[in-house]
This record gives sequence, C-alpha cells and structure tokens, in this order.
Amino acid sequence: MSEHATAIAPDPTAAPPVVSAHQLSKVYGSGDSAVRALDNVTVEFTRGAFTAIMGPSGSGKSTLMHALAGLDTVTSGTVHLGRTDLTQLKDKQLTLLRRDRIGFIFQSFNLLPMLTAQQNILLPAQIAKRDTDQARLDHIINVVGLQDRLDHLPSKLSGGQQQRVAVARALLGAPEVVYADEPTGNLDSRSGAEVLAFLRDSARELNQTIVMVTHDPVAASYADRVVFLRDGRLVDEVHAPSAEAVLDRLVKLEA
Ligand SMILES: Nc1ncnc2c1ncn2[C@@H]1O[C@H](COP(=O)(O)OP(=O)(O)OP(=O)(O)O)[C@@H](O)[C@H]1O
Repeated sequence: MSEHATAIAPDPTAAPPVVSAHQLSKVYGSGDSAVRALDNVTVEFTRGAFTAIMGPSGSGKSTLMHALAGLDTVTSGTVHLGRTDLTQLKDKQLTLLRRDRIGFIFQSFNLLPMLTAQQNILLPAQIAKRDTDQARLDHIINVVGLQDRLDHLPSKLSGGQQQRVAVARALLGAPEVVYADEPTGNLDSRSGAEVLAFLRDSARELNQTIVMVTHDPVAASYADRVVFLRDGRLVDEVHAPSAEAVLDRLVKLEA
C-alpha cells in the first residue's frame, strides 16, 4: 500500500457512530410566530462516549434530545440509531424502539413508589419480556453501590440512591444509547457527583454510549465531550472538558 493510501485510509480504531443526526431542523408553529428550535444540526455520538449537550436557556437542548430519542418529530433532517432512521418510523415502531434500544434517566427519577429498588430496576425488562442477564445485573448493582438497598421502597431511599436505581434501570438492558435529562438537577452536589461518576464509569467499563443534557459545567466536566448549542445551532465543542473550560465557553455563548 502506498504512503498516500495509508494516509487517507479510515482509522480502523474509530468506532462508527451509534447515533447520528444529519441536518436536523425543528420549527415550532408557523408564520410570524414560528420558532426555529433546531437549525441544521449535524452531530454524531460514538460507542462508549459520554457526551454532554449544553447551551443557554432556549438554545434547543431539550428539542435535540427529544429528536435524538424519537420522542418528538422533526421538520427536516434525519436521526439514525445504528442503521435505523427514526424519522421514517411510525409511532408504534418508535415506542418499541425506545423500549428495546434506548435507556432514559430523568431529573425526577420516575421510579414506581410501590415497587422496591430491585423491582424498579427489573421492570423494563419484564415489560419487554426480556431475559435478565444476571451477571450484568450483579455488575451494575455493584457499580452503583445498591447491594444493601435492593429491598427498599423509593420512599426509603435518598435522592441520590433513587437516581442510582434509575441509572441501574436504564443500563440493565444494555441499550444502544442512554439519554439523561438533567440527571443531577434534583440532587445535592455530593449525590450528584456520585451519579455522574457512575455514568462516567459505565461509559468506560460497560462501553455504554451516554448523552446528557445539563446546565451545570461541573456535571458536564464528567463527560468525554461537550457540544454547545446556541439559537438551535451547534456552535462549539470541547473534548476532555474541565468545568472551567465549559463555563468559559458558556459565558461567551451567553454574551
Ligand atoms: N412546544 C413548543 N412550542 C413552541 N415553541 C417551543 C416548544 N418547545 C420549545 N419551544 C421553543 O424552542 C426553543 C428551544 O427550546 P428547548 O426547550 O429545546 O431549549 P433548551 O435549551 O432545552 O432550554 P432550557 O435550557 O431553558 O430547558 C425555545 O425558543 C423554546 O421556546
């Protein structure tokens, strides 16, 4: 092979994207009241990467996450999860895709109060009639440190422990991607740090792809990469971010 051919060959170590959005636009309303919440966003998320989406209020973070997760339609563009173009699927197909291939973590934990921690963790697999991988369950419970809390109801758990249950629930089915929407928004800084460390560890140890929306530069600093939105456009990104670097970019974007 010539030197030139070697130079232009694709990097075999570069993982193909798990999720990719291509020229994504979303317009709410029409005419004078139309709001372009996403404006030609093209972005990729590779396997095992932990990515934070940041930007000023109203910049389109939630709209982007909802579009990536098949929770909302787009005006134009495509969203791929693996080879599947979400923008071509009907509602029922999207429901199954979200159930079988995506994990979700919300600010408000969303645990069922009458079920124990363990029952909450196992519930999505039961609903989907999926066999539970016992080794993965044990590993995840260890990683999130819930061994002693499995029989407790959510009301008997701290906020941080409840969110760890939600993290374990999201990770158990080995989804192709986990979307976390302000996962530390309801937690004190110590519990928040624990949950973020679990997310970072699961990206590294379980090769889990994670995409997180956050307002918090410290939370974003746990990610491998931060992408920044402004006025619905992807305007910047930082790799291996420090909280200071993220804050600095945000301040510039808000200016
Ligand atoms: N259902 C809707 N109808 C009309 N406009 C909407 C709707 N949802 C969002 N928008 C507008 O789209 C833009 C992007 O909103 P989005 O919620 O995605 O921003 P965000 O970055 O998540 O904001 P925040 O940080 O405040 O949560 C905003 O101008 C918002 O007002």
